[in-house]
Amino acid sequence: MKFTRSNGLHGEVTIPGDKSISHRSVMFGSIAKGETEITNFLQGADCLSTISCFRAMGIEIENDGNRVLVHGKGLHGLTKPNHVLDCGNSGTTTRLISGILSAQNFDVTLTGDASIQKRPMKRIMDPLSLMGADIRSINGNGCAPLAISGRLLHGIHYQSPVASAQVKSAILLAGLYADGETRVTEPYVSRNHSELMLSHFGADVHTEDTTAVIRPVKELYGQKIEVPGDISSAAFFLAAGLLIPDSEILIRNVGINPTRDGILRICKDMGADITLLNEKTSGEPTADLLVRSSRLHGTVIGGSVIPTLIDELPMIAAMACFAEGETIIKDASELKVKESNRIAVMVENLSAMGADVEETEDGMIIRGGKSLHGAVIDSHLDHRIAMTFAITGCMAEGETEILGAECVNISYPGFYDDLKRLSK
Ligand SMILES: O=C(O)C1=C[C@@H](OP(=O)(O)O)[C@@H](O)[C@H](O)C1
Ligand SMILES: C=C(OP(=O)(O)O)C(=O)O
Repeated sequence: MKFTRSNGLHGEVTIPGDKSISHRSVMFGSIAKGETEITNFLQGADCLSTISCFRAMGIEIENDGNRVLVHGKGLHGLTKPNHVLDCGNSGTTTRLISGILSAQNFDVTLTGDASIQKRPMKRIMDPLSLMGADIRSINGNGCAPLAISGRLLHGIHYQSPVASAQVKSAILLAGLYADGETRVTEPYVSRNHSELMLSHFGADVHTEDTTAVIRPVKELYGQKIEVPGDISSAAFFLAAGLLIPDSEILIRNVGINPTRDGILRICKDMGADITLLNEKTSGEPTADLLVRSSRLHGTVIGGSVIPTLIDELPMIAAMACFAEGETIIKDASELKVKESNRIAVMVENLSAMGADVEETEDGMIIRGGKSLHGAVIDSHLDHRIAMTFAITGCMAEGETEILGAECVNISYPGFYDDLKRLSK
């Protein structure tokens, strides 16, 4: 797919449902008693992988393309699948489902695509094993495919070496089935959608600073879930609205949970003109974002803000190329173990467009203010990379071609249509 310089974005866009919240609504709905009705469910390939895994374990799930109805069978209602569970490209599916599967009364094998088979699973295998789980990497390399035999689990207090909501959530889900209290302490707080939604479903869960605590309950109960728009998807239009001259766009119904809103804080630091309208605070907080073209300046991004904008960092790095001065991204080694090595791939592709960017041990240094030119961009089949360079291509001189552009289906199937509509 090819992109050229845009003359400004105008109008409104409603961002599709949040990927993290969509996954969790199907997972928790499946192990709750009764119906869970989910509206604005993200119809991206990752969330469809989660639906197919739970269908394979005997859960009836209706999906009409927006609303999803899960006929949950309770904490002990899953049945042994008659094939290997396929988590596709989704780290969230693989890791969270492993926490649930560790406590079932059957054994199962799960795997995913070539990218999933390279992503680190030891980070969940270690704590789940400490809880008594029987979980192993079939190829002995710490990656999927994973073989899991359900066991009786016990509670632990786990000090996680990484701030990862997937690790935390896998442990909390196993903790739902354990014989006592389970605690997970993180170096910094990661997204808290599991804690919020589990509590809504009737779990005994709370947080103490950077520690999440769960105690077993007899059952969870089906709920109605309205999924907010995904701020990680909104990030691409946020950046486009700020950077493409003469733009003004309204991005509707964006989830602004404080464990996810780091990009808003960083954009403000960089001098962005963003106004929050129509803020709602019940359940997961949301707002409409009014974004106007702005002159940005460089900043330093590191420490506790990193988990709150981890998936937005590719777009932020590209944004920094158009800001005045230097931007330093640090403490972001987690970028290396996503769908691609997002530090190496960003540096490779931004350099191909003429940016002044340097790879560091745990991030990047970007010296902004140089104009970029079009290039052939290898997305490495990473959806965030493809969308980042579609937007960057709209700000560069000449033509940018994205290879593997269709991978945006993982998290934002209508992305190119929305971009085209706003560009008119
Ligand atoms: O819990 C989740 O839904 C997610 C957590 C993050 O991963 P980590 O937990 O590996 O940081 C994020 O990058 C991913 O897109 C979704
Ligand atoms: C890292 C991501 O997702 P996952 O870990 O679920 O594959 C992402 O969507 O950027």
